[in-house]
Amino acid sequence: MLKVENFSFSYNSTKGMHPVFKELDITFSNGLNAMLGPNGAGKSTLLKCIFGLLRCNGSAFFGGRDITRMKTNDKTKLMSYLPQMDIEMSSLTVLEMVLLGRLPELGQRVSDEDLKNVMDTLNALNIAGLASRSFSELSGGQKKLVFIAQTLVREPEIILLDEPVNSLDLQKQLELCLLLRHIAEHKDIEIIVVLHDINLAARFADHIIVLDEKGRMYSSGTPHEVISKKMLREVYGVEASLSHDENGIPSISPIRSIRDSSVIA
Ligand SMILES: Nc1ncnc2c1ncn2[C@@H]1O[C@H](COP(=O)(O)OP(=O)(O)OP(=O)(O)O)[C@@H](O)[C@H]1O
Repeated sequence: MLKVENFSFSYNSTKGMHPVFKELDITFSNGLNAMLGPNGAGKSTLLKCIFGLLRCNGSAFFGGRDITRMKTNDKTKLMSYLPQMDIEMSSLTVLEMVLLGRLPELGQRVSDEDLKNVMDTLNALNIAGLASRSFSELSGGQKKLVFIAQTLVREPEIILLDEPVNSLDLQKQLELCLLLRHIAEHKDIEIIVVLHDINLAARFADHIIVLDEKGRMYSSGTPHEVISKKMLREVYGVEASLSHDENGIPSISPIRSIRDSSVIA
């Protein structure tokens, strides 16, 4: 179980220090964690700090080890990370791009096992047919799926995904969430996924963490505990209707923005 303790981070920009979060404590759960929050709340920054792309103050413990003090090599073996922004161009094929995701394990030669893992992952995401295509010629959604495959092609202990469903069509969003559920349930891998779709988070996550616009933890718990009209109003500034299906899974439907300066009522 990943535990973030006392995390503080500020960007040092031309306009001075820009604090994103201060003394943040979060206990993620085993399984599938969804992180929600408005634009600019600090979700991507938090994932980058956990992965070690940004240096922040504080500690992050996993299995008794402080991952903020780990060597980069050990960190990349422990975790894989899908950033929000991806590169657009590459002269590699889809198969080669996904193989890159196994870099921490790759020996001098690509083994049959490496290739099998790549093909299994492409199959799981229903994109095996793209394996020999040039990456640069793919559509935006197809490229996204290739990066997701690159992140999932190994079996690390933690997977961090920043808005993976962006630019995927409805069917692929659903399939990806089902795949993440399957991985979380059967492979003992902790997944932290940043989402903007509250209904997807409600349906698929074991645990939801909500950051508010100031990078503070507003709430955390099961979807049933976290998703409320009050949270939607206070964190997102949105009036919404809320219902629950026969399994108690919440589902929301936004009605209007309650921002003072909102142009459209
Ligand atoms: N490189 C940077 N330099 C300075 N400030 C930054 C930088 N990157 C992000 N920020 C600021 O840090 C804050 C948090 O950004 P972050 O990208 O972590 O938010 P987010 O919750 O992931 O947002 P979104 O949902 O829009 O992706 C924002 O106010 C943003 O403007």
